[in-house]
Amino acid sequence: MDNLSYLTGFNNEHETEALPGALPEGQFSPQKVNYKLYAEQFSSTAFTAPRADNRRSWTYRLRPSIAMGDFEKIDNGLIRTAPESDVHCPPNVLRWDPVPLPEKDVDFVDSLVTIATNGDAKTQVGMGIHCYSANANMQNRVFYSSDGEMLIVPQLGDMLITTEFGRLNLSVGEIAVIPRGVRFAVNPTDGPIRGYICENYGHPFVLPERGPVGANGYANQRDFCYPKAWFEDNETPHTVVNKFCGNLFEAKLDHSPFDVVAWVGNSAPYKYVLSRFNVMNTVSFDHPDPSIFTVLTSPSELEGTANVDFVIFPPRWMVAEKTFRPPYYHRNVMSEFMGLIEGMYDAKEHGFVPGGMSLHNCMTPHGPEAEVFEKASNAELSPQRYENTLAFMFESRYAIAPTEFALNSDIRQRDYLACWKGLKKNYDGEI
Ligand SMILES: O=C(O)Cc1cc(O)ccc1O
Ligand SMILES: [Fe+2]
Repeated sequence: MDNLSYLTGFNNEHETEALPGALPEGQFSPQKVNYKLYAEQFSSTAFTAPRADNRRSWTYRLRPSIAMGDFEKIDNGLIRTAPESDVHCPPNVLRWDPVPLPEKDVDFVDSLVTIATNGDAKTQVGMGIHCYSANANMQNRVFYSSDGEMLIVPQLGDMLITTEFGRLNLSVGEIAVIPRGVRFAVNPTDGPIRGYICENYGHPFVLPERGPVGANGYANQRDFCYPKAWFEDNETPHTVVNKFCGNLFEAKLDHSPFDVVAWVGNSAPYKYVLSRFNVMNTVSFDHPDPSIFTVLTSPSELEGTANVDFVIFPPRWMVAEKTFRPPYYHRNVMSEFMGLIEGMYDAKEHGFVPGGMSLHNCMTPHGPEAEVFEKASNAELSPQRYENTLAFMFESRYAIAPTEFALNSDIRQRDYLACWKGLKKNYDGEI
């Protein structure tokens, strides 16, 4: 149960103050701010971005963010950023076991390992796909990415995400999005944590259009939760770790950066409970494309062709008549990276396990494993509820390159292709 309360509404102009009267009335930047706070604007889109796209917030804080030391380069660990020139991008189907849980104390930042990247962070195109697997607090360390917005998809454990804008609890079955540049700390609250991150270098995530579906359905705006302002007046030394143009840098602060007493605006971290997704599907026949399960999309400049779509495969009724119900065999111009949050995925009954991952790149053939084909081709087609299942996909218009770690690590399943080996020719010349 989440013991924090939130502001609700995707992309609303939210306002929140931790002290009464901290938020200026009727203007953003008064000569003097109440409580002797500093006003600082935080812009996630260009000042001149069209009004409907524009994202910015005003923060009122104990000190401006520049009250800090210089950045110094630190080791990147296993974090990688596109474009990666040292590995080739193979068209093979690829699959991985979960990243193991740490044996000694490891915090969220130190645990980050990049599995794949695409596009180019410097031109704000594409994404990085990372896993985290941590068991320790970040202590007085905070992190931010200048390279992208961080979509966090937990697969194991509960965590508290403390951000400049306030705090979010996050559990399995929920997601959080931290805008590019927002400083945050992730601390496990009940045992180890593991999950996936899409570091979206491109346009911030938005809700997909609903088209003829109408004014309701899919992810509804009201279910997106933003933090209430929360601050600490803490003068112990802190370290800020910044991922910038693919490298990690750290800077010292002599205070906590979580010193925002009030904020107003539409750019802030948010969370969403995936079970709130109002699932649409066929009530007649055939298997619709998985775009019907899009929770969030980062558009590219080519209409309908995403920089990255975040798609889920949630529990749902399956009622299609005279239909091969699992995902169809296909080749897709878009590249598909999948993860499994819990349970089993209907195209793969073996080998794709919670915490695991698969990659089916641009035009790489894929579809149900041989056993699933046999079963589904002969199944009785009564209404069936898919329970205990929650897979997701990061789908992108740009080919997704696995990192050297992902290609050479022991967690790679080198025999993935074998799950299709049993697909035999059934054709016998008869109808
Ligand atoms: O490949 C996959 O498993 C993802 C997927 C699911 C689906 O229902 C239809 C197409 C598709 O790419
Ligand atoms: Fe697919």
